[in-house]
Amino acid sequence: MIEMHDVWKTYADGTEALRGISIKVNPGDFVYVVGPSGAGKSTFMKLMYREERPTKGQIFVNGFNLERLKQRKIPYVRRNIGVIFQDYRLLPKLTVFENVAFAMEVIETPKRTIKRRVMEVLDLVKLKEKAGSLPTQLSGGEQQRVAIARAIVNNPAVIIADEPTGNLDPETSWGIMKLLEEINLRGATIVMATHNKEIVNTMRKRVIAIENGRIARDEQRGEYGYED
Ligand SMILES: Nc1ncnc2c1ncn2[C@@H]1O[C@H](COP(=O)(O)OP(=O)(O)OP(=O)(O)O)[C@@H](O)[C@H]1O
Repeated sequence: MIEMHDVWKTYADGTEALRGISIKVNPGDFVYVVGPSGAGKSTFMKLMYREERPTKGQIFVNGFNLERLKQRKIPYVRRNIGVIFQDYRLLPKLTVFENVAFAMEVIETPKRTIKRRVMEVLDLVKLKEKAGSLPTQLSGGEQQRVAIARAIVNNPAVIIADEPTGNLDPETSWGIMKLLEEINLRGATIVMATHNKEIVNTMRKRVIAIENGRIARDEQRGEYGYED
């Protein structure tokens, strides 16, 4: 569950990125966040995983009020949110296995559990045979699948994906979408910012459009609605 109540974000230089956002995303929802460049989509996403803090307003994720969070609860909240970026952000010197295992090591999961679970998610993203490869030895689509494996390995209730197909060709992008759909069907809530018109118009999920820092549309089975 994600809720925002009248959330505002003004950056240090005075840019008003968000101007009064209120939304509710229910468990198991799949939501596309669309809007023109600079509209505030990434800022909206960053607030949900606490990369940025709001200037005003309240944000609840998985029942936690992010603004009232005790320092020691932050790792617990982060563990329950998987984040996927346009540029993958894998650790270049670690193998595929190690990149995914890392997310479990930081929360001190026993070694044997890590091995079993990492191979399980690598199987899900169809990369078991690449477990020993380095990120540079993989294609863009494969790297994004590793990033997805890393995002889901701790079984988070919420997945935040900021333009996950932004660097990928159409066919590879569809592979990534199928995977995210499968993860959603297994119960995860997914919020995905995208400029991919074809994907949004084909999948027909909830669409939240942000323009000028405000919610311009919020439709079930919505459309992309822009020409780019
Ligand atoms: N750290 C920052 N400091 C100052 N201004 C920022 C910062 N990050 C973003 N902005 C500004 O806030 C506004 C919203 O940016 P944001 O990245 O959220 O937009 P976006 O909708 O994700 O854009 P895009 O589709 O191009 O990725 C823009 O005017 C941007 O220049």
